[in-house]
Amino acid sequence: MSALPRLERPGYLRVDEPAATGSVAADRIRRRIPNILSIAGSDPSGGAGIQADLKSIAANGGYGMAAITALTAQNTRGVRAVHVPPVAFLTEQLDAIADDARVDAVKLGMLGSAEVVAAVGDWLVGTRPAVVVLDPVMIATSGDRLLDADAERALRDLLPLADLVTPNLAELAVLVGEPVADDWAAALAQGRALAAATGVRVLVKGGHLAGPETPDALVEADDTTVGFDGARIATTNTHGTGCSLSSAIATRRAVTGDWSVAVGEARAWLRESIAAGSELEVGGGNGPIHHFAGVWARGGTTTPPTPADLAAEWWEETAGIRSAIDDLPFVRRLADGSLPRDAFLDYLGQDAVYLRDYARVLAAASRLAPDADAQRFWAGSAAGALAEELASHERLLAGAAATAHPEPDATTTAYLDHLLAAVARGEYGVVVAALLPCFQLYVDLGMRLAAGGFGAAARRPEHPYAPWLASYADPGFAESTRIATGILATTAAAATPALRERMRRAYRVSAEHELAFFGAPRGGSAAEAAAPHDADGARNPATVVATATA
Ligand SMILES: Nc1ncnc2c1ncn2[C@@H]1O[C@H](COP(=O)(O)OP(=O)(O)OP(=O)(O)O)[C@@H](O)[C@H]1O
Ligand SMILES: Cc1ncc(CO)c(N)n1
Repeated sequence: MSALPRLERPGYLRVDEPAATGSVAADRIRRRIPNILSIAGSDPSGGAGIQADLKSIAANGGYGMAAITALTAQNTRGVRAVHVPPVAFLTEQLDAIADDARVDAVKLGMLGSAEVVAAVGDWLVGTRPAVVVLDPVMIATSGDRLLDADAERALRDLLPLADLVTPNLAELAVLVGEPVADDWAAALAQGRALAAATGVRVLVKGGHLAGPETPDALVEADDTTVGFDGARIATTNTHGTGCSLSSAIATRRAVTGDWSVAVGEARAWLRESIAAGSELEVGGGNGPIHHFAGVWARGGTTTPPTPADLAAEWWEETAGIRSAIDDLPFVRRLADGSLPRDAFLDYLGQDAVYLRDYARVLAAASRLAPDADAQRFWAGSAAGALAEELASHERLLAGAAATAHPEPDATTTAYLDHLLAAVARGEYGVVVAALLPCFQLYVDLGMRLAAGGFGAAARRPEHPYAPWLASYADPGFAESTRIATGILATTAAAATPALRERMRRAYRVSAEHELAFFGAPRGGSAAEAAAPHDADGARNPATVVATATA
């Protein structure tokens, strides 16, 4: 049932075909995440065949699909048995894919029998994929045959349907009908002969050369040759290098639209993966390469929390601090209006001192911000803290004939030292994290006071501290807090785990300083407001931590 004589030159597949996007030829289209189909055999040990192809495609930025031509029973030591399922079912697999998904490139690996070769040839003629890379698999790394003699002839006829063929030295020899090349010059000559005879570009691979070098060369049908040099990596982990390389080239070709760029990128990745193969512990023969060594090293294997999860988690961690703030005599008396005026003015004076440096820290966040939106936001917040909050404090204090610029007390100093130290260390994420509790805890408290969460008195216009209460329940302040929280959360989610941990700590410590600030001795109420106590009378640990840093 050989359909191969019907197959024609690659030009047949693409002659004057209107390209999918106007002037760009279909095979020149670059895909951000290309769909790559491997049509190949299965290697249950995972190092070669479709298993290697899927790993290689994924590691190189593609979406991998696989139609299985044959099942092998093999491991790193050798191939024990081969089973080729009914060819009609391979066609079913291929049609199922083509009827649904765009195929940006095809990689052909072990085809097993002449019948399979014919079915794949028919399918290629019918679907005309933009990029076809043919790895003419005949013999495994272990030396076992993976293709019968009929199929070898059929495979030669399949060549014109490929854009690139990637034989190893033995396969190249079979394709040109000569003895295996015993040096690189002879291999190159065979590659040139094959390219000239078939019109298909050939990647001549030097992996099986004796000696310290493993050169490869991309030979075009017009004899243009691009060479790729590389010293042999001392390793026995070479099982599936050919499968992995051809899949990587198909993927990078679909991404970059350029053959020699694709080969260069695929080789760089392959060499990194061969070198890391010894990290794996798979089998006692020629082990697999480590397809994801570079990807894991550069990106890690843990999934970072989402910004929303992080914001919620960190806020949740301050629950104890928030309920301790709620229980402070200062807050209770502020809410019901019984807070003595000198205590309130003392608090306000310290808050005014705090705001001046807090504005400096906001300005530092603006200076460190990685994008213009965040830069604008923090600069605006710094201006707001001075022009609105501090100015309103100064008005209240001036009305009471009290100074808006007292000396900072120990609690204020400790809090400011924490913020300014974050600025000194210069990590944007840590500065933002340290800034946030001031936003969040005030909005939270302001909103709950305004909603009557601390009794009806806080909602009355005649409340003695009504202007102060109103300013923290302001919707504009809530909106700024929402934006600031968003910046904190996205910055934390994108941070390295170590930086995220420093951010979390800075955030937590600022929240503790907020508690200490509300709980600090103030004016005449010093004795009552000094130290917050738990229900069982223990001094609140958060306050101990915060004041201990003073
Ligand atoms: N020890 C090595 N060090 C560096 N590169 C290597 C080494 N072995 C193979 N390669 C590279 O791996 C790629 C595959 O080459 P090779 O000639 O071994 O293919 P293959 O025989 O088809 O592979 P397979 O083992 O999958 O059958 C080539 O780019 C080759 O240069
Ligand atoms: C299934 C399969 N395909 C290709 C090779 C060549 O390495 C192999 N060993 N096994």
